[in-house]
Amino acid sequence: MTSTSAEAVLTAAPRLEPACKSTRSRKTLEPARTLDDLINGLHVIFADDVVDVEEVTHFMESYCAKKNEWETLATFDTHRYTRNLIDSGNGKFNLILLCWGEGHGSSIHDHSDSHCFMKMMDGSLTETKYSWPSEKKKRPMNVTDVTAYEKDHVAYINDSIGLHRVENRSHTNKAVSLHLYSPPFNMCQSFDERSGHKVKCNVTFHTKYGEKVCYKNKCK
Ligand SMILES: N[C@@H](CS(=O)O)C(=O)O
Ligand SMILES: [Fe+2]
Repeated sequence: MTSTSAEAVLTAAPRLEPACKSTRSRKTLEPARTLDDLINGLHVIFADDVVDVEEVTHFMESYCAKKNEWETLATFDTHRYTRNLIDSGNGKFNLILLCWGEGHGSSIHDHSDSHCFMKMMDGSLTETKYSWPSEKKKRPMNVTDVTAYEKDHVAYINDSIGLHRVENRSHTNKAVSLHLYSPPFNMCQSFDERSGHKVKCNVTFHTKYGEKVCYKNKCK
């Protein structure tokens, strides 16, 4: 590889430094020092109907996650990642703490035309992005990007960027991420990597505000 192309690769590499340092968002919000600050500030930001992706990302990055602030809301399952609703954002967004055991991952999915912000709270997660598959031909799905995120990074995706799957590739460490969806959604589509075939899925919660959720009398 020539030095020019190496430089080009370096320039294109994802930003990997966490940004939870002194910073101001456009609404002159102070950096979020606590999880409560983060939630309250998000209510202020989302009072507007227009979502400014950079502003939300920047504000979520301003928070350095502290385990003692989220651990009472975290629940883990042996088989799959859990989804724990922590705030309903006045109906404009929701905030969900996702708890990933070792080796857990999501299927390839879309986000129902919503914005999806993912802030790393603990551990590391790998995101694989895919382009939308052809509606007509069965063929393996196309990977467009693979990025590993460490604590305090904020990633963003929406359906126009593409689809993704998220995995905790560690065999020894759990991972926790905080997801903001705007608007909130309760259905999405899941895709088969080999054929691009899609199915509709209900999106469920393991807990809401720290309480276990039961569906049809079955508790998660
Ligand atoms: N969007 C997924 C998590 S992730 O894999 O981005 C969910 O809300 O369950
Ligand atoms: Fe997702």
